[in-house]
Amino acid sequence: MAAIGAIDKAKVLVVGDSGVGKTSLVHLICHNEPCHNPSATIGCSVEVKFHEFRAGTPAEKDYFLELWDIGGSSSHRNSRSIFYHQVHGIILVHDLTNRKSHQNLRKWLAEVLNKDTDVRNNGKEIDPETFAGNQIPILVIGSKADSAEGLREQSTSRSSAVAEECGADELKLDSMNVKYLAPGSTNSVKLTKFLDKVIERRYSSNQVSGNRSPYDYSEDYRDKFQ
Ligand SMILES: Nc1nc2c(ncn2[C@@H]2O[C@H](COP(=O)(O)OP(=O)(O)OP(=O)(O)O)[C@@H](O)[C@H]2O)c(=O)[nH]1
Repeated sequence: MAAIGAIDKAKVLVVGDSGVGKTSLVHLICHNEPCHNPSATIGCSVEVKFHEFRAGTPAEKDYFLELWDIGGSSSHRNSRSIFYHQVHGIILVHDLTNRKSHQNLRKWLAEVLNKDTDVRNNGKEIDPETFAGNQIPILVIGSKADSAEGLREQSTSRSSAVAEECGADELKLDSMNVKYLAPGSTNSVKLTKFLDKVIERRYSSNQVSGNRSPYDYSEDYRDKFQ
């Protein structure tokens, strides 16, 4: 593993309606354990995941992924745009037992993309289908698969409409159960692929010259990873 001072980072937003399970999901991804009794997120909470980009290939390199868990309460809609700058990937979270939370993902996407000029589609109106190409990486996650097991087959098997429109992969999981992100599982492979795309988006852009970020991030993470 590289020294902490040499590790670059990228930013991923995690958005979706209040209560769909964003905090629980971020905890599972970053700590590989369930989060018991999460409290409602006010504003934003940031967790960091260590990621091996293109693991097992000659291009392998270590990165930190910041997962920005945005509180879903509608009462904070006007103030949360401050979190939407310099975004390199988006995780859209819906609750598989709550169809409305899936429909609302389009609103979340529009809210995020309209606020971030870096990821905006040249000022045009947001259409998820325009993100199927070489745009900001998106991953759709359906939570509470455990509670959704008895529901319509479509909610637990097929990809959701928003995932298809964005050309995004979709995971379905129970954030209370580590087996849903077990190494080598389909979910884990999809997540790894998404995180690799986020790194590519961040470091293949013209924001950076050469292989290094212009910033030194060592101070950010020294306490957390010592
Ligand atoms: N059974 C089950 N419960 C879950 C799952 N994910 C989250 N929960 C529960 O759903 C509730 C809300 O979860 P949170 O992670 O706080 O949801 P959130 O999206 O971060 O909510 P806000 O902070 O209000 O935006 C909690 O009681 C969690 O324990 C899941 O996959 N399965």
